[in-house]
Order: sequence, then C-alpha cells, then structure tokens
Amino acid sequence: MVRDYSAFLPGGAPERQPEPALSAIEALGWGAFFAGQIDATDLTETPPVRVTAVHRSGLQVVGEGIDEIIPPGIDATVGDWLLFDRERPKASRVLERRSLIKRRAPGSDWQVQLIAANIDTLFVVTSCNQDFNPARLERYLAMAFDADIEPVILLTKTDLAEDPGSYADAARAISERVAVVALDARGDEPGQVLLDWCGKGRTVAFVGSSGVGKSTLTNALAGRKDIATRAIREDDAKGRHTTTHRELHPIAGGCVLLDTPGIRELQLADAASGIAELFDDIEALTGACRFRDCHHETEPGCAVTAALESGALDPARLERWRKLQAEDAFNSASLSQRREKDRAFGKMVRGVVKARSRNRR
Ligand SMILES: Nc1nc2c(ncn2[C@@H]2O[C@H](COP(=O)(O)OP(=O)(O)OP(=O)(O)O)[C@@H](O)[C@H]2O)c(=O)[nH]1
Ligand SMILES: [Zn+2]
Repeated sequence: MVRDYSAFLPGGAPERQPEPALSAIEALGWGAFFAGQIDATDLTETPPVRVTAVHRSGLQVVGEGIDEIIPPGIDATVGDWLLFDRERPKASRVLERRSLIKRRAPGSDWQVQLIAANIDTLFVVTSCNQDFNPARLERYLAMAFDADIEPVILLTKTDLAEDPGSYADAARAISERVAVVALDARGDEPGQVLLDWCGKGRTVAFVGSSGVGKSTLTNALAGRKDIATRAIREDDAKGRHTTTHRELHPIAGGCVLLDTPGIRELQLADAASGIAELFDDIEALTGACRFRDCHHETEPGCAVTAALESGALDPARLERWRKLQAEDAFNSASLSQRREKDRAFGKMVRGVVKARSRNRR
C-alpha cells in the first residue's frame, strides 16, 4: 500500500482540496476494479448495484436511483456488486469479487455459506487488557488471508493500559506481514489513524470479541453520515412487517464499512491456505523434514523438532499452529466422513448395549 506521509514532512500539510462530490455508487465503494469489468452499455442497460443486506425475502440492492429487493436465487452476499437487470432482476450478473469470506453452514448438508464479499481490510480488534490473545488473533488473521483480505490488528483501550507498548510489541511479533495500530477508540483518533485503509473505493470491517470497541469504532468512522443504516421495513414470509437494518455504512470519502451478524459471529473454517500463509515459517520447516508424512513428534530428521531444540521456533507458536490445523481439519471434514464416524460410533454403542443385556441375562 502506498501511504501518503506528506502531512508529516517539513512545510506542514498541503492545502486540502475540496473533495469532489461522489456519485451514488462511488459512495457505496465503487472503484476501478469493478469498473474494469463492465463496458459502457452495461453501465446504462444494467447499472451496477451493491448488496447492502441479505433478507429472507431476497437481496437488498442499492445503486444510482435504485433501492430494491431481488428475490432469492442469486448466489451473492453482502458487499457483492451486481449488474442490475431491471426486467429480470434474478438474472442480474455478479461481478468478480476482490475477496470472499465463506464458511460451511453447520447444518445437515454442510453447504458453503457466503458471509461477505469485497472487503479490502479486516480490522481485527482486541484491547490492551486480558482480551489480548495471540491464538485468537492468529485465527482471525488466517481467515483474512484465506479470504484474500488484508488484516490489520487494532489494539483499543490504550488509555486504560499501564503499558500499551508491550501489547503492541506482542501483536507485532505475530506476523511481519500484518500492520498493528494501537489507539483510544473513543474520540477523533480512529478517524485519523485508520485513514490509510479507508480511502475511496475501499471496504473495511471490524471483527473481535464483545466489548473490545467495535461499535465505538464504527460510530467514530461512520458517525452521522450513517445514511444507509436507517431502518427499512419489509414483509417477511408471513406478511408481517419486520424492521431490518442495512449492513453497509458509507464513510466519508467513498469508503464503506461492512457490519453484519455474519461478520460479528465469524469462526474459523476452511482456512487451510490462510493458516499456511500465517505460519509460513513452520510450513517451510515441515517441507525440510526427512519424512513427508512427519508428525513432528519423535521422527528422525524432523526439521520442526530441530528448530524447537535450537530455540529458533517458539513452542507456544507450534502448539497454536497444531491447534488451528486440527480445528480446520475438523471443520473441513466432509459430511460423509462425519456420517461414517457417527455410524461406526453408533454400531459400537449398540454392540456394548447388546453385550451388557446379554451379560445381565
Ligand atoms: N477507555 C476506553 N474505552 C473504550 C475504548 N474502546 C471501547 N471502549 C468502551 O468499551 C465499552 C465496549 O465498547 P463497544 O464499542 O460497545 O464494544 P463492541 O466490541 O462493539 O462490543 P459488542 O457490541 O458486544 O460486540 C464501551 O463502554 C466503550 O466506550 C477505548 O479505546 N478506551
Ligand atoms: Zn517433522
């Protein structure tokens, strides 16, 4: 990312040019990446619209003079850009995504569920207190990498901590590739410090545990310009009126903040490649083990145990890598594998019950 440090150079900040007015789609985060996918006829015949919420009754889409619900059927989620087909809304085309967060729905059939599309920066929020936990941060970072999103660690409540610098150091030690920002989430700081990631045509989101300051940060960024959060009413399946909220909040300057229940409840799933990226040092070691199926326990020629012994690898970090891998393997197990296990377990239980009743007789 190219950062503009000119304001810090001698001579002071350059005169700020008045910002040109944004078009409706620019205010929703439209930019070159999406413009490059369409031609002039598309623009007039099938205008771009962004999915601002997913309701049971369909996709809420907003664009230049457009604010509609497209009935269910399109495989799209909050943050997606569509080319809106007025005659046949369900035939609207989904533009190529810059990023996608998805997970396996924990239902019976393990379908993939789309959580959010086209987020550029995921702010992983934690506080300078007992909420701070490297393992949890790594989980979020792996997920961001897996979804092709740039993660940034955001440490809040610096004003309450005795030594906020130590938290920032611990956060920086997690990965060289992840920026760390420490701040007081209340007041003006977020609007200034997060500018680097909140430029025109960008979409950002906050994740983190309850109470770390996500709502405070959201208000700091979106403030009263929060026009897209006004409640809208829609008819649910039973014909009742329900009040729902838009989940895309325009921030000044053409950046958009995405805030959905799906993002708030994010869990680690299907993040194998993200884990590999975050722990690329350990992955590199495993490639140097003598045996390809090395478990890095007691095998001879194991590069991982060698690194542990030499002190080059932190045992706690290895432990976290193992845990994330195990969790990911569990989450990614196919339904058939799970059914097979269930069946085997059921058979075993029935066998024990039978044997007992035989013994009792
Ligand atoms: N002193 C101080 N208080 C903060 C800071 N950030 C958040 N708080 C306070 O912490 C409390 C929780 O903040 P929220 O913004 O509601 O946290 P949240 O992450 O949105 O929590 P959930 O909505 O439960 O997910 C509020 O009382 C905030 O005012 C900070 O940097 N400094
Ligand atoms: Zn090994």
